[in-house]
Amino acid sequence: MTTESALPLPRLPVPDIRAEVAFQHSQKQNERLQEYRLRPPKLRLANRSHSSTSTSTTAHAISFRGESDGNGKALPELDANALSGSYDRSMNETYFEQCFTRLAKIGEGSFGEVFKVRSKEDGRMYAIKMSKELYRSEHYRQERLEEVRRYEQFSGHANFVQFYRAWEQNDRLYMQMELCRESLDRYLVRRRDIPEETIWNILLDLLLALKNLHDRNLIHLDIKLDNVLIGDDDSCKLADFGLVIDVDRANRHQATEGDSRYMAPEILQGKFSKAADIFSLGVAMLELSCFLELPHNGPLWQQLRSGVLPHDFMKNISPELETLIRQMMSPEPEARPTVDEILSHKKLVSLLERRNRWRLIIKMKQTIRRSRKAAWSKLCNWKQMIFSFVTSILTTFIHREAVSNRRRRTLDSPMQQQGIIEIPQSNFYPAKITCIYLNKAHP
Ligand SMILES: Nc1ncnc2c1ncn2[C@@H]1O[C@H](COP(=O)(O)OP(=O)(O)OP(=O)(O)O)[C@@H](O)[C@H]1O
Ligand SMILES: [Mg+2]
Repeated sequence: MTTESALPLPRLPVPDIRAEVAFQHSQKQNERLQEYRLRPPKLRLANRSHSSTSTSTTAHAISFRGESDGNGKALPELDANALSGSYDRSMNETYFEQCFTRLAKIGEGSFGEVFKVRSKEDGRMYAIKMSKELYRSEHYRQERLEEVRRYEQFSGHANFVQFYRAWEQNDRLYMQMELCRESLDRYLVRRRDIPEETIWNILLDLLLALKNLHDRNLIHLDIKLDNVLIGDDDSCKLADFGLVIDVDRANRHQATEGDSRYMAPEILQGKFSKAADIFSLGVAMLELSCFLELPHNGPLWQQLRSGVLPHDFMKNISPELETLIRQMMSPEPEARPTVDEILSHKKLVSLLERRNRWRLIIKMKQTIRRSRKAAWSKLCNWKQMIFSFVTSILTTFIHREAVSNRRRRTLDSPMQQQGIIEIPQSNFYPAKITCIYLNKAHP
């Protein structure tokens, strides 16, 4: 739900207290295993200006790099030359279509569709997030561009998704990013029972990412398993900066609430703080540890925000992790630990120390894995090129053979009398090929 400074703060629907009391832990619904679950629609500002905005039909790059003021107001310089050299502006196809091969759709959220693509420029795989809706106002466009600013700001940190470039064309925003293996949500559905050691490691990754945000006075506001991606190096990366906002701006009623399943209770009163991210992270850890189907509203929703976490949920996790999750999910924001306090937990300190000790070896393993992937990708490109080359030579050869065989025969059929020759279908000619035979002997 989006608000503006002049408006009273709209509220989320009050959770439905008539819903069934039965807890749904331990069994996630089977539909979770199906393709993308429908996500709750984001509530949008009712009286937003609808003055249309129209970006060029030619693609142009978007970048905030090098911009000094960090207040998110100014729009970036649009650098028309920052896009790939293979882009031909005179063609009808978009930059996306010209420069990438779309391989599959790998995700969808409320704002964007994400595709797995191969770049025609370097042959490497990427993820491209394309905004679902056309820009309907300059305000909407600026909201989308804000995500580019954040991706650029945090790209390069091991626990954020690597960002390459963004551009807009035909009133849509495109973002080219590192291709991650899968989201944590999908990982949970696939694995179900995640070892506690892995959960601590995931928590550490997300705390390191969150520390980066919170140290800059920014809040994410949409922390959930869907927005955590697993990279090639097995580390967890925080993604989706669509709602990231400065704490002060958030409390001037400009923030947008995230998914209600992970939302801290005080958000309903319009209180946005770093502690809201801690609450959402606590819920995500609870979901991971208990394979719990999180409610969008209802009695369980209320209970999870009242400080009473049913013991049933926690029976398979260690008291250490249970205590930490309870603290992170305290109803009062002031009672929740900060990122730094959680990072000083002895379990996390020892994990971090262990990581630092093994850093060199982990780096080497990553480099080997990356170069192996790059080599394989190059090999695939070569294989594809050789295959296309051989096929085209064979096709030309067989075509010429067929034509010269026909030439040698007497022209006796009525079609041949007219100079038209039919080449029979063969394994090499999947479609019937009819070619005009220019018979010099025949006028
Ligand atoms: N770089 C990536 N690599 C692999 N998958 C990705 C990548 N980026 C996004 N995805 C997939 O696409 C989904 C949607 O992406 P994202 O969360 O950025 O979109 P959104 O429209 O902003 O979502 P939301 O509804 O959370 O606001 C993610 O949950 C994830 O599964
Ligand atoms: Mg998302």
